[in-house]
Amino acid sequence: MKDSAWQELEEIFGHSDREPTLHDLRNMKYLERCIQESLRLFPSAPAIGRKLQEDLHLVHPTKIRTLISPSSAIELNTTSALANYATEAGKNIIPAGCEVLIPIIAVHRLKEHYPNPNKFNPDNFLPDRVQERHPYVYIPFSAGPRNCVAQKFAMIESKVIISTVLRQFRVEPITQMRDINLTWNVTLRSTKPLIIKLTSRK
Ligand code: HEM
Repeated sequence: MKDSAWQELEEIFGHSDREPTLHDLRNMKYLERCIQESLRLFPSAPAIGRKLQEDLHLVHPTKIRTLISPSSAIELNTTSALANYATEAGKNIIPAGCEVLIPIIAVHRLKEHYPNPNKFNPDNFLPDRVQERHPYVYIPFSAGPRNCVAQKFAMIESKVIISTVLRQFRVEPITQMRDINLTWNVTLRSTKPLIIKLTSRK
């Protein structure tokens, strides 16, 4: 089992500086887990919205209630009724017409699904771990009929770019994860520049 993306790339490419083939990209399994884990902790779209076409019956109302923060409910003014609906005993239905915010970033950090949820751990995406989780507990590309049309392309693109950089440079963080302040509008970003140090491998 690889525990470093560099080690994996060395095995795939040796000393060659050829361009990656599709076969190489498929073999970048550890790098893929790192990208998946990065998108778990820092999903590019940290929340998405939907307008309900029909009543939504909450299967696990208690859990869902904790995810719908009061501030999110107030921001979407049509949903001021939503928190009441979810909290009132016996009413586990969000009515058709409500706009609902799906807080992807909060779902990705639920401790019942990800032990030590704020820690970067690519092993969260080992095949066995993925198998035992509900598929909707990891939704960086959303899910269902309006999910991201380019999720496979995005993964390939990320692997090509990151592997190209890693093969030429050793990358070290200067900004530490604990010092990152997040903000979001549509997409997630850091309030300050994220500094890394690149050292040529040649
Ligand atoms: C890591 C990279 C990416 C992430 C995390 C991502 C994430 C998402 C998410 C969460 C949605 C659903 C938005 C919603 O439901 O409101 C979405 C939709 C979409 N994405 Fe991506 N995306 C990525 C890269 C890309 C790229 C590279 C393209 C195009 C080349 C793309 C094209 C689209 C399109 C066209 C939709 C709308 C699909 C629809 O509404 O039917 N995405 N993406």
